[in-house]
Amino acid sequence: MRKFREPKLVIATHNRGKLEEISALLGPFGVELVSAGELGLPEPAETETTFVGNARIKAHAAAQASGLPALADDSGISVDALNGAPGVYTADWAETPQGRDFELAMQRTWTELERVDAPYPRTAAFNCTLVLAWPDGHDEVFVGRMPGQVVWPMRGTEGHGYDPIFQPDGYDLTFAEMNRWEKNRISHRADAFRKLVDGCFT
Ligand SMILES: O=c1nc[nH]c2c1ncn2[C@H]1C[C@H](O)[C@@H](COP(=O)(O)OP(=O)(O)OP(=O)(O)O)O1
Ligand SMILES: [Mg+2]
Repeated sequence: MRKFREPKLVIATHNRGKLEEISALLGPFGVELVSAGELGLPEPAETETTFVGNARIKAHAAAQASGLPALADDSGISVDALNGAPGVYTADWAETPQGRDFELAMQRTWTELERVDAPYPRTAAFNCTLVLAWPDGHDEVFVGRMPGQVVWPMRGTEGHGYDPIFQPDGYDLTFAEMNRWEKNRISHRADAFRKLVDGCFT
């Protein structure tokens, strides 16, 4: 596995919630982070049907455009009773002509669970796939996961995306009811970052 030795890393995301979590997770490693947004990089179309496929698109696009190593995160929630939906399409479920609306996306998730009369607990998992890509085309892939259940109504105001309806296994709180340190200790993203740090930063 290739080690990360460069002083600067592009975070290839346009999602502010993810960027805050990633900045905290990589804080201890003394690498200067710059986001795709700050560099004015375009948001590439996520045309693949897998998390790793879309993470590769985002990481390689940013590495090529910037000439710097780049880290992308493709993530989503997979609900068992919905055969893994929304999964890779988690962000798409929030799309409206006015921009992303995650209340609508969470409402849809619950409505579809009601429609199939899903048994309780309504199990699900958050997935996070990280791709670290270098400008020469090399990449490394790390996968993280947090199992839990979808709950209703929404609870909590922290975090981002679907956090108000996801209660991780072993907790009575949703991700949106946890403080950011607690979420960053146990989340799918934290799980993937532990593997990234073990593989490339130590
Ligand atoms: O910890 C999380 N807590 C709640 N929701 C989350 C989380 N992690 C991902 N999610 C949801 C929302 C996000 O919109 C979608 C991923 O879609 P995904 O394409 O990977 O990210 P994105 O389009 O928001 O930003 P970008 O592609 O620029 O990194 O899954
Ligand atoms: Mg995206």
